[in-house]
Amino acid sequence: MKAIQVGLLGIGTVGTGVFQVLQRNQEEIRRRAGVGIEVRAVAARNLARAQAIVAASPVGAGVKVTADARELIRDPQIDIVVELIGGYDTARTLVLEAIAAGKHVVTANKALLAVHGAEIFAAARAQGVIVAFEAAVAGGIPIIKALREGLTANRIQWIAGIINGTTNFILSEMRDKGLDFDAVLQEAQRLGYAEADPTFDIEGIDAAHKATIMAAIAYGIPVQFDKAYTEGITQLAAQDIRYAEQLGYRIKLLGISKRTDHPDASGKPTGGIELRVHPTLIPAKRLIANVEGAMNAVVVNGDAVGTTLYYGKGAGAEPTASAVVADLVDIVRLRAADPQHHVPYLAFQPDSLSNLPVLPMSEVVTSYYLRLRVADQAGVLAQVTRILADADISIDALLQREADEVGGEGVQGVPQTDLIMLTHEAREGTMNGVLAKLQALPTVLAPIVRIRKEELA
Ligand SMILES: NC(=O)C1=CN([C@@H]2O[C@H](COP(=O)(O)OP(=O)(O)OC[C@H]3O[C@@H](n4cnc5c(N)ncnc54)[C@H](O)[C@@H]3O)[C@@H](O)[C@H]2O)C=CC1
Ligand SMILES: N[C@@H](CC=O)C(=O)O
Ligand code: NA
Repeated sequence: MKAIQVGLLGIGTVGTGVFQVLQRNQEEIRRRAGVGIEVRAVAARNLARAQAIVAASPVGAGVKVTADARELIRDPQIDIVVELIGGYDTARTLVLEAIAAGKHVVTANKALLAVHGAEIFAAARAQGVIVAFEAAVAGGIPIIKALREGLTANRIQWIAGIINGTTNFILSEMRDKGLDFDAVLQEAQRLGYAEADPTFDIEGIDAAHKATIMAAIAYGIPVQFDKAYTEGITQLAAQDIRYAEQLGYRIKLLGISKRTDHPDASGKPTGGIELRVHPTLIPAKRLIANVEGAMNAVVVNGDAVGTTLYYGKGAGAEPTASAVVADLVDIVRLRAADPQHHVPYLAFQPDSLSNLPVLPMSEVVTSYYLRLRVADQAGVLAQVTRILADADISIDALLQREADEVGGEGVQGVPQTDLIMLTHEAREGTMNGVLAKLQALPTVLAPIVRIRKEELA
């Protein structure tokens, strides 16, 4: 049977990995897919670099390298277009054009799907082609397959994941080697983990793209990145990582989504989905707390299966290529099937999506780590605990670190101490009000640090 012909849009980190894996494992892949899968053409911005990669391959001789992505989309011999250029706009245009040309599409581009997913999936359905995106979430970990197929019997309750390798790498290196933030970020860029714009990684945007896609699949809601709460790791202080450890917790950047039914401020049940990315304290004894370096891990809780954990490499050339090539094989196996029998993009049939709202952050219910730099004088602790008690927020654990441990006398020449607290659960809106009151106390000498905490039990 004639080999399936693939066109690669972009041959950077992931594109190069795809090219290498397809070439190295071609015989295994042919035996699994029932037919060979060959790269016919590559579209690149840097032609010389692309030609060098292609020329270095034993099967590179027949591969066309072009600067014109549309040449590849128009090529009637190409069955599947693989989009690996990244970004929102050009990628959207090219993917929609490829779909309109009747090509199946594989993409690793979570930004594209988190923002334009609804449009792209609708276009693909109308054309009867497949858009596959396993690489877009947690790279090589088959989490899309697990959520969409393996867990399909379950009502998913919550998902929590370390889904950005760059930030997990930064947090691990900073903690273990005491390295500086910028130096570790540069190393993550050198290793090919970081996005073209690394602020997407460190500000939590990349993790929010992935959490948005997983939430859509898990709860059968449309992809709605604009509703995700996003907070990165740039404000995280080494001191808080240390205090968290002393309390038995690790701090990880988590992408969290959760079905919830807590009452709002007026006592009415909220009935919605929490969707948020932020640094999070998690108990050090949890497996996910021990996921280090650029590794990813996703915990999924379903009502029937209980808690499940998926672990592996979420970034890098070949781990990501592993997912892209798996999607190619899936498409080859499914392409002859009636499109009605394809696995729905978001696991639920398109006419069965739910309108369960993504809740505003003020309605999220979680517990908290708070650090207050206060004047070291009698009565301060009582003032602080009274404000918390008035809002019905109870304290779960309390640490005090004396002035010599936090740098002696502060800028205002007042002896200072750090009060570190873990609270029980509270509404974020309530906590915001409490923090405003605490911050206004003359005895609170610096901006209060608030980090959310999850038990993940
Ligand atoms: N690097 C990683 O570990 C992972 C990346 N991804 C996603 O995979 C995609 C690709 O990422 P990387 O390979 O890391 O990026 P990259 O920046 O290494 O490669 C992108 C390549 O596309 C080329 N390009 C840009 N515009 C083009 C155009 N109009 N026509 C042809 N080529 C064009 C660039 O010159 C570059 O060589 C992104 O969507 C990224 O978010 C997903 C999972 C992991
Ligand atoms: N920049 C991303 C790459 C994979 O999606 C990361 O660091 O995880
Ligand atoms: Na994946």
